[in-house]
Amino acid sequence: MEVTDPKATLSQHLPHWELLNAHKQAWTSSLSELFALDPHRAEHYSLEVGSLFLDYSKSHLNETTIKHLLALADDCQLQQAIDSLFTGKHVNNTEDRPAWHSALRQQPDSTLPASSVSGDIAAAKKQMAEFVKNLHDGSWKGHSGQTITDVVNIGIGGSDLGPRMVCKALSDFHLPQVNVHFVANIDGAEIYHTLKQLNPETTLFIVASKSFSTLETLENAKTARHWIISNGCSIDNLKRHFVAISTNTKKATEFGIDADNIFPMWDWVGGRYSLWSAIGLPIAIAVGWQAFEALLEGAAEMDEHFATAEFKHNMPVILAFLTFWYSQFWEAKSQAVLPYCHQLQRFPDFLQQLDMESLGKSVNRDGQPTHYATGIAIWGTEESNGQHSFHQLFHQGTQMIPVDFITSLQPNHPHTNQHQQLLACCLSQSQAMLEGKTLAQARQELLDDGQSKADADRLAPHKVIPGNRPSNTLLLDQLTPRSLGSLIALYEHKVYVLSVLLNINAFDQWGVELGKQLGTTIAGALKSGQLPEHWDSSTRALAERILSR
Ligand SMILES: O=P(O)(O)OC[C@H]1O[C@](O)(CO)[C@@H](O)[C@@H]1O
Repeated sequence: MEVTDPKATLSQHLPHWELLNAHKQAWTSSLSELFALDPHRAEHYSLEVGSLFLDYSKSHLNETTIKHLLALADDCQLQQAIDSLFTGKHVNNTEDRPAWHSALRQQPDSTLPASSVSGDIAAAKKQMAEFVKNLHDGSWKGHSGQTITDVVNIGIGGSDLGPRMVCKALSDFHLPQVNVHFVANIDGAEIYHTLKQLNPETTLFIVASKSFSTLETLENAKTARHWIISNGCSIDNLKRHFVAISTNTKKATEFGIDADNIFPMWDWVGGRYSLWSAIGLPIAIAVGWQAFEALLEGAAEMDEHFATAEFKHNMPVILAFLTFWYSQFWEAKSQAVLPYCHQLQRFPDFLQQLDMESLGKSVNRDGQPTHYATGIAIWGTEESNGQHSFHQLFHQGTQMIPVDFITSLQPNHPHTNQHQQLLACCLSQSQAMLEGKTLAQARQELLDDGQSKADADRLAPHKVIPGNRPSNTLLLDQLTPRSLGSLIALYEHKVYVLSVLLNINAFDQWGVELGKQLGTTIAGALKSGQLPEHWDSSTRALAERILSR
């Protein structure tokens, strides 16, 4: 009797998967061989969109690979899925709503269909722009009549990572009027050290929470409120120091935020896709309204490209193809994203939520357990720091870790010599990953260094670098609000394409709920001192130790 496997396989979803699988099984060429075969390989496998240039030639692919990947895109009706995203269809099927972050940045001259939410967006932007103006011209005063000098964004996850990353990335564009700070962690140390440097009479808090029910944000907001009140502000005047961004106006007003001080959010914007909405308020405060608009324009440029370019020349699609190819067929379990750009130091953190919260799923869109790998780990740090830390694993470790190198051609600082060195570092790493070093080369190097033959033979194997490790290089003309907008949208869309190929919902995150539920129970137990009998012995023993301190 035939037994039906209740688990979803990728070949059910993607009939051409078997062809790609066979292609991989037959694959023999190293990256160096691919370059030797085609002197124009770099030209053939690179793309340009606005101020972003992608070189993906240092990857194990040829025209057949692309052909099979394009067939998979047809198998899963990728173009229809992209159209659904841009037209506000309920692509978030488990929560039955659109994921319409693209509408937030749609430009008047857009060729994409106008969204039905454009009126709400325009009203919210007007409210934001006015608030930013009042802060910048000093007309928004604290309770003692002083102008606001510091704004603290209290939020976590999508209500923190995006704005925090962008504010850091655009620090060369900051306006002098108001300093922006971020507090996310439930650990009181973060708010303690932030408030220590601030004056309660000149500080304003943004409580950023789509749900207005996130533990960390509410606890930090309570601490902030206590700090303001205990420094002489009356309850009536709290409105001079608190605004909120939320879909949950009821909870925000119950917390004590003045109704006029609540900026809207909508359920059709996912937290990790929300920096384009009022969640981006700290960005607009830091860099000004014009620069915030430029960020949106850059993202809109990538939206247009993603929605209209044929897949073979579509940057988000190509990036997704490569991650799919390496994670499904080359057993890559993680991907490193390495900004050779100090200002982009928070980009990997931002990307972790964007990618891993979206793709960390084990059931397909229909709720069937997936029989295949879905999201992989995303990690990285600002470079060149990582070169003196974890790059050893890229070069001589046993795992294949595809890398995205990101850098900008023009620096935003005057130290051009150092910038040249930074670019050299970036190129040298991808070249080392590609070429490696053979045993014969290693041995010769040792002999040239004056080692004896015996020592050269003994040491050479330790110096061998296998090479043949893939990487992409993304060049920005310069890190500006506009190019940053394009870069972020590029990765947002890459994640979406991956979710379509993998047949999973990129826009829910039920997995984080369990920890939140258990956290509430454990907090209650620690408060009451009553530990439930049914707890596992580890959690119980740890809780007992906490209680006995
Ligand atoms: O904006 P909120 O509702 O406080 O949520 C913060 C974050 O919490 C999460 O739900 C997961 O912890 C994220 O998806 C979200 O960005």
